[in-house]
Amino acid sequence: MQKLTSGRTLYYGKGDVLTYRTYAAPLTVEPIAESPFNGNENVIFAHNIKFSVSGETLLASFTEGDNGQVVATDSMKNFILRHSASYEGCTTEGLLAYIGKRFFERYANVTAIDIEATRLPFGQVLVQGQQGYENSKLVYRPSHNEKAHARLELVRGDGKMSTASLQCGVSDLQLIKVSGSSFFGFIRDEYTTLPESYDRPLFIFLNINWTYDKHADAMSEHSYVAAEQIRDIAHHVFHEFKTPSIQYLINQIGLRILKRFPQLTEVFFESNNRTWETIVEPEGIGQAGVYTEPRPPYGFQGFTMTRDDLAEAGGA
Ligand SMILES: O=c1[nH]c(=O)c2[nH]c(=O)[nH]c2[nH]1
Repeated sequence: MQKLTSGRTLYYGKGDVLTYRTYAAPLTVEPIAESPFNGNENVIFAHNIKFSVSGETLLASFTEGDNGQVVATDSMKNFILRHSASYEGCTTEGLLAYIGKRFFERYANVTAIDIEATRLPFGQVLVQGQQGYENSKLVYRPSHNEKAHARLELVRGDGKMSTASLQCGVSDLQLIKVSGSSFFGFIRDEYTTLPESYDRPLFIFLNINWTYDKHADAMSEHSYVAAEQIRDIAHHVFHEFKTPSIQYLINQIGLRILKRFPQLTEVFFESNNRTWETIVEPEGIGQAGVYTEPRPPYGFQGFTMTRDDLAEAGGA
């Protein structure tokens, strides 16, 4: 968040603003090899939004109890809900930019806005139609799988509005690969109890974040990167590669994302190792095994990748 001239930081806002917008404009994207996703009808365009503002004129509300320049957070909630209705676009990023810009226009004393949203996913149910089962266009159910999110920071300086940062991501991908993952060759010393594994049931939790070279690319359907496509790349690469570690797996996913989407400059991963604990070892690949939930604690990885990493790997 923007610093005041005194070097201080202040902000206030509203969280958990739940907006269930119906019939937003449909999104269409260019399909990629790893994903059948080509768009979203956006019949339910629902978000959990967090919104905060900053500005010099708001300091008096903290230091003097003077609310003369304060937009009540209750009004912010109403503003977000009303403008979710008037938004004519089709993406989370576009919605955030729209609400932010409209707020700047309405409240001249606000000089910085931080707005983020998690998309609340709903999936269509299957119903019998003329040619067999088809997706209902009326009945949906909430999905408890991964969720897309975006965060946008807008600033106003010299009367002009600009984007200070835009981060996009998908979180809580949970994937289990039953065979084709190993973990061996690590340091063995007096602290090592973990046996080497040549075929483990690798269960990962994964968050993937990405940034665009040009913020404008996130606002255009031609260059927009859908979270569903990033998710599908992760699915595909996990399926495709025999992985010696989660570290190597996320590197491969990152290279593929950067290769597919030249408009992105950086990809950032956070992963968790939730590999099932083996109770009955299978006799061979494709044979029966029995596993149970791993005991805490869990392992995790963090990794940032840029276009230079792709070039180094010979991918661009
Ligand atoms: O993919 C893994 N990476 C590690 O660094 C690690 N450490 C560990 O105990 N299991 C695993 N698995």
